[in-house]
Amino acid sequence: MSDTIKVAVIGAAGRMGSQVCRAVAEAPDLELVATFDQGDDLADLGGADVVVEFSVPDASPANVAHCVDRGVHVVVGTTGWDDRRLAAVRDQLAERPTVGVLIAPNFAIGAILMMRFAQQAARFYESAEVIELHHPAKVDAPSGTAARTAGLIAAARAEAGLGAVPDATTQDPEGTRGGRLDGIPVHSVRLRGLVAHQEVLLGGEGEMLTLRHDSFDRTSFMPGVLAGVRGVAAHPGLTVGLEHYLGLDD
Ligand SMILES: NC(=O)C1=CN([C@@H]2O[C@H](COP(=O)(O)OP(=O)(O)OC[C@H]3O[C@@H](n4cnc5c(N)ncnc54)[C@H](O)[C@@H]3O)[C@@H](O)[C@H]2O)C=CC1
Ligand SMILES: O=C(O)C1=N[C@H](C(=O)O)C[C@H](O)C1
Repeated sequence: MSDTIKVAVIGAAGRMGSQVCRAVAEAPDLELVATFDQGDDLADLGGADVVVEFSVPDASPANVAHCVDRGVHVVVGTTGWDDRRLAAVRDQLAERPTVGVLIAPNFAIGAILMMRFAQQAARFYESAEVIELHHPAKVDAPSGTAARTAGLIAAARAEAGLGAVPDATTQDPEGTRGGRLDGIPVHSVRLRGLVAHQEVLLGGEGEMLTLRHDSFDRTSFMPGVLAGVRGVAAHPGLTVGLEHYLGLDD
């Protein structure tokens, strides 16, 4: 790879993709060489060294597979990556050991820290619930960030020997108690005026700790995306979560 990193963007016409195109074009060490959206032939990816992928959950795995197949590193922000989909990427990367794929549920530094703080605090509290709040054009619920947060909290609780969260509810015909991810109640709000927000509520005897993060603008994700683009070649294999590029490993 030369000093300038050649970048292509998939999902370039979307809210995130268009913002990424601007951020890449403005970065002196990056060159935007190609943009793709639904229906475009990805072909040789415009000769990119790194592809940034922000599309839709149903399309993202095939787009990523196309990049890996051609030996191109990928930075993925699209949600919907369950264990089965992640395993398929790992299998494909076993045949391409020099290629890096970063899949990050959230690129905003504050959201990454919120998830880490929730993971650290979870073992001290009997109760835990996650409330994610987003713009009404979001197609998936719960958010990828909420799913990851719930998974981290659940793992920390299990390690600490905590049982199920206390909840006496026996009647909830309308599902107003929200969904449960790994046993953690998760509530999704869709509201005009919002961008991306999350609260983690941790409750104990006589106290509550609230962790809250707000993305007021999609520019909040750009430093993280660019850090991913600059770092992905040095992290071969599959990495889930930008924290592993930021010295925030366990
Ligand atoms: N990791 C993070 O920090 C963030 C992740 N996201 C996630 O990124 C994804 C995109 O979000 P938005 O930009 O708000 O959505 P959007 O709906 O504005 O953009 C998605 C774009 O993907 C395109 N697309 C659909 N199918 C495609 C295909 N097969 N190939 C290429 N492009 C295709 C659409 O035409 C559209 O332009 C969502 O999964 C969202 O949850 C959003 C914000 C931050
Ligand atoms: O769709 C969005 O907007 C966002 N999606 C990601 C998610 O589902 O967690 C990240 C952020 O919350 C914005």
